[in-house]
Amino acid sequence: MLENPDYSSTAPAVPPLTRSVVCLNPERPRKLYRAGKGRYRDQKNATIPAQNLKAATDVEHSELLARIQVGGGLSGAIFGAGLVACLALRAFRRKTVVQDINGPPAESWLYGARPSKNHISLSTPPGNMLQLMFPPSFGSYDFLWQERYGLLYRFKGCFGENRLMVSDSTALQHILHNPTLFMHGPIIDNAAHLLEGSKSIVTIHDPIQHKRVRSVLNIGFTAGVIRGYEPLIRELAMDLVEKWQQIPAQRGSINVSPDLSVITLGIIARVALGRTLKDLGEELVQNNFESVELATAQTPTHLLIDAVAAHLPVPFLRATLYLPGQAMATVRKGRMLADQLGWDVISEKMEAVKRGLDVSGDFFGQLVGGRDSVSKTASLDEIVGQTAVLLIAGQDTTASAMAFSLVHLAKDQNLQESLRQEIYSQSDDIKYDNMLLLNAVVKETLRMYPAEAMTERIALQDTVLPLGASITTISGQSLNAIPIEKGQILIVNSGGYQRQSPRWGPDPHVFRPARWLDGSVPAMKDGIGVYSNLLTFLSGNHTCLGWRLAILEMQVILATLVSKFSFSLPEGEEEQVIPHFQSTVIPVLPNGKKGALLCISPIS
Ligand code: HEM
Repeated sequence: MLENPDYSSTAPAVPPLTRSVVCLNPERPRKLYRAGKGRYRDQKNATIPAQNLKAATDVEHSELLARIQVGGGLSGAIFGAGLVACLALRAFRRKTVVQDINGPPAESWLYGARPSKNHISLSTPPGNMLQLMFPPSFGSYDFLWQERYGLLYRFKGCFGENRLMVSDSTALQHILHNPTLFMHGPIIDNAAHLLEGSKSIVTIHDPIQHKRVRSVLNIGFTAGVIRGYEPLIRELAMDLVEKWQQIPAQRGSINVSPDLSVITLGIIARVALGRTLKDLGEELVQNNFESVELATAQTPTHLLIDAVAAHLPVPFLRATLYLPGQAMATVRKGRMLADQLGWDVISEKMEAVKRGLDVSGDFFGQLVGGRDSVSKTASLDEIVGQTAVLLIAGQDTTASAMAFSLVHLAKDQNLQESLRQEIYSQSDDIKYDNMLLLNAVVKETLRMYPAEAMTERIALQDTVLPLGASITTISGQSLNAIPIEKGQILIVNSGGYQRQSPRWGPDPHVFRPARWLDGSVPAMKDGIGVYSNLLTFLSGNHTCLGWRLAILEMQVILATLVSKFSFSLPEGEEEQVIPHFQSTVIPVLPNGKKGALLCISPIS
C-alpha cells in the first residue's frame, strides 16, 4: 500500500487557470486569482508563486459539512424551473481545468450525443451516463475510453455536468484516504440512507465518528475471528451440495445464482446475528432479496431522477422514502424488519449475558458480550443500526463473484480439473490460504468482476488532485495534478484500474488465473487495496468491512463445490452469461435475467 504522498517537499505543478482557484495549505484553504504565469494573488493582493500551493489534508470536517448543507439549501431554493435553468447555466460557465481534460464526446447538453430522429427520447439519459451505466456488457465503453483518454478522463453527466473518471492509482489513493476532502457522492449516500438508515456505517459522514464505529465493528471481522467461521461455511456449503445432488440428471442446466445468494445470506445471518435463514423468517429473506434486486434494477429514467435529486436539499431527499410505489414499500419494509431483527437479537444477547452464557459465537454477541471492555465506545443503537447494511452488503456481492468463478471454470475444463486435483491433494485439515490455484481463481475473479466497479465521491472543498501518470489536456498542457472545485463528482473506477496493462500483465481483459502464479503481475510500488493490490474491496476509511469473510466464503464454497461436481456450459447462445454492469457487476443471461446457467453433474 502507498503512503499518503507528501506535498510539503514537492509541490504538484498547478496549471494556469482562467478563473479563481484555491490555495491549498494544510491550515486553511483560501481563494486565489491568477496573476500571471506561475503566480497567483489572494484576496489581500499578496502574490503567491505556484510552487507554494500545497494539498490540504486537515480542514475541519464539520465546517466542510456545513458548507455542503448550505449548498443543498441553496439548490433547494431554486428547485423546480430554477433548478433546470441553473444546471443549464452551469454548462456554459467559463472554462475550468476540468473542462479542459480529455474525454469522450457528448455533443448535446441534454441527450449526450448529436440529436437525431432515432436518438431523442425522454428516456435517454443525457451526457455519457447511458453508455457508462447501461453498457451492452460490463466496461464496454469505459475500458475503451480508458485506453483512449488515459487513467483520468472527463465525461458528461446529466445536464452538462463534468465528471471525472479516475483509475490513476495516486489519485485514487488521495481520494480514498482523505475523508476530510472527499466523501460518498450524493446519489450513493442517499441510496444508502434509504436502504440502510442513518446509523449504518456507510452513511456516517463525520470521519471521526465513522472511525470510532468502524473500530468497534472491526472486532468482529479480524483475520482470527473470520477464520473461526470456516466450519460453519463448510457446513452450509455441504447443505448446497446435498441440494444439488438431488437435481435429476436429465434436468440440463440450472441457474446457480439464486442458490449462491441463499448461501451467502445464510452465512452473514449466522456470522453477524447468530440466526439461521429460517430464524430470519420468509418475509425478511424475501424482502432482502427484493432490496438487493432494487440496487441493480436501475432504468435510464432513474438516472435523470438521480441527477435532479442530487441537487435537492437533504431533507427532501430523505423524504423520498415515503413516496408511494412498490420500490419504496420494499425499502421501508426492509428497514423496519432489519431494525426489529437487530433489536430482538441484541436483547436476547443481553439476557444471555445476564445469565452468564457465552454469546461470543457471532458478531452482535461479541459486541454485546464485550461491552464493558472492548466495545463500550458504540451505543446499542449504533450496533443495531448495522443490521440492514450487513444483510444487504454481504449477500449478492459474494454470490455474484462465485457465479463468475464457476462460469469460467465451466468454460475451461483443464483449469477446472487442475483445481480439482489441487483440492483432492489436501489433507482433511485443508489450509485454504495455501492452495495456490484456488487463490489464483479467487483473485482473478475479483480482478475481472469487482462488484462495485464504479463508486461515486464528491469533493468537499476546492483541492488539488495529484496524478501518478501525467495527462495532456485538450489545450495541450501536461498536468501531474489538477485543481478541482468543491462539489466536483469523481468516479472511483476500480473496474478500469483492474484492467490496466502492464499493471496486470499484457492481457488484462482475459480471465487467466495463471497470471497470479507465473509472474505476469509485476510487483507494484503504487498498488492500492487491502487484498493483492486489488481495489475490489476498495481502500481507505470505507474499505469493505467483510472482505476477509468474502474471501473465505469464496475459498471454502468453490473448493467444496468443485470437489463434488463437474461444471459445464449449456449449449446455445441464449444461455451464455454476460458480465453486466448496472450499479454493480452481476452475471446476466442474454434475456436480461440475472443469473448464470450451468450444467452440473455429481462426481461419483
Ligand atoms: C465479493 C464480495 C464483496 C465485495 C466485492 C464488496 C465490496 C465493497 C466495497 C467496494 C465497499 C465500499 C463501497 C464504497 O464506499 O463506495 C464495501 C463496503 C462495505 N462492505 Fe463489502 N463487499 C463484499 C462483501 C461483503 C461482505 C460479505 C460483507 C459482510 C460483512 C460486507 C460488508 C460491507 C460493509 C459493512 C461495508 C461498508 C463499510 C464502510 O462504509 O465503512 N461486504 N464493500
